[in-house]
Amino acid sequence: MEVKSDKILDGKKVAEKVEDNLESEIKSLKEKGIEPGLTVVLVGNDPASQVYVSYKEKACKRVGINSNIVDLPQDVSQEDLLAEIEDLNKDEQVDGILVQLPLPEHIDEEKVIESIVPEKDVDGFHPANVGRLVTQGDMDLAPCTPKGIIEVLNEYNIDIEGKEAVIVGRSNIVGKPIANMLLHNNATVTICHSRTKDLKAHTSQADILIAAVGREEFITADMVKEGAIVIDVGINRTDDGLVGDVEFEAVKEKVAAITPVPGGIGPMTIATLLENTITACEQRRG
Ligand SMILES: Nc1nc(=O)c2c([nH]1)NC[C@@H]1CN(c3ccc(C(=O)N[C@@H](CCC(=O)O)C(=O)O)cc3)C=[N+]21
Repeated sequence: MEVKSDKILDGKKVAEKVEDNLESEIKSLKEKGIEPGLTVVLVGNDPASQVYVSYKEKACKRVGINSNIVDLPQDVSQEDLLAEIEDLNKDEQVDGILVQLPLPEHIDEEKVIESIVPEKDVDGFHPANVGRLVTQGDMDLAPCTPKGIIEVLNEYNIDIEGKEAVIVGRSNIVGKPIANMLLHNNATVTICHSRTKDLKAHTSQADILIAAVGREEFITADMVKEGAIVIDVGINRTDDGLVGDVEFEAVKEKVAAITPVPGGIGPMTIATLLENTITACEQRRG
């Protein structure tokens, strides 16, 4: 049986709506003579990173954000990278600074993240922004991928309050921040990870299941509760193309709704980056 189209949570469509909604805000900034700007710092030439950065650049063009890419060689010193960020911190025209991750081994990622002034931290990775998310539920400069998940749930009127939310993965980029966002929205939250005993015992209880492990088709149908909401954050490149962390075809038969890969949370990550850039611009000089 063909899946009902509304079972598929169309992140691409929601992302387009987010972009449309930014239009008026960007217009009123421009009327005040303010040109919002995002600078992406790209170290080395990892092909996947280059692809993501090109998506970010195109999205900025679509909505009228000035985008700049600072390309640094793979062997750039930490000192030179920090000096570059310091220049961007001081640059009046730069509203958002995003350092594309992962960084080369010889660079201390935490130190780089902490060197960005929190006001321009459009990734929401700086401890000051992480802290505001955890203590206050502040979503202004919150990490893009989890913020995109919440926006998709809201767009489809999916209730979070009182639900059993289970997250598989505990990264700083997705697992930990989405746990805090769901908690702030009154879900009961469980975070599972590589040392979790009996993963299936947890995932099969989930009303909302977030898969953010980075392993292709790791979540199988037997691990998922009938009627659950499944959010697939995985972006795994295989010989068969892009696949998520969820065994999509089998799982979609069982659940109430699911995000596809591609076309799910990926595009939302870009859309919320644009939102964060406009928020940073408005808060600093709007
Ligand atoms: N500082 C930093 N911030 C990030 O936000 C960040 C990062 N580093 N490093 C890498 C990850 C990954 N990421 C994605 C962005 C867009 C898609 C995306 O648009 N995906 C589309 C298309 C995928 C494709 O065709 O390649 C989709 O899922 O439909 C995916 C993944 C941002 N990241």
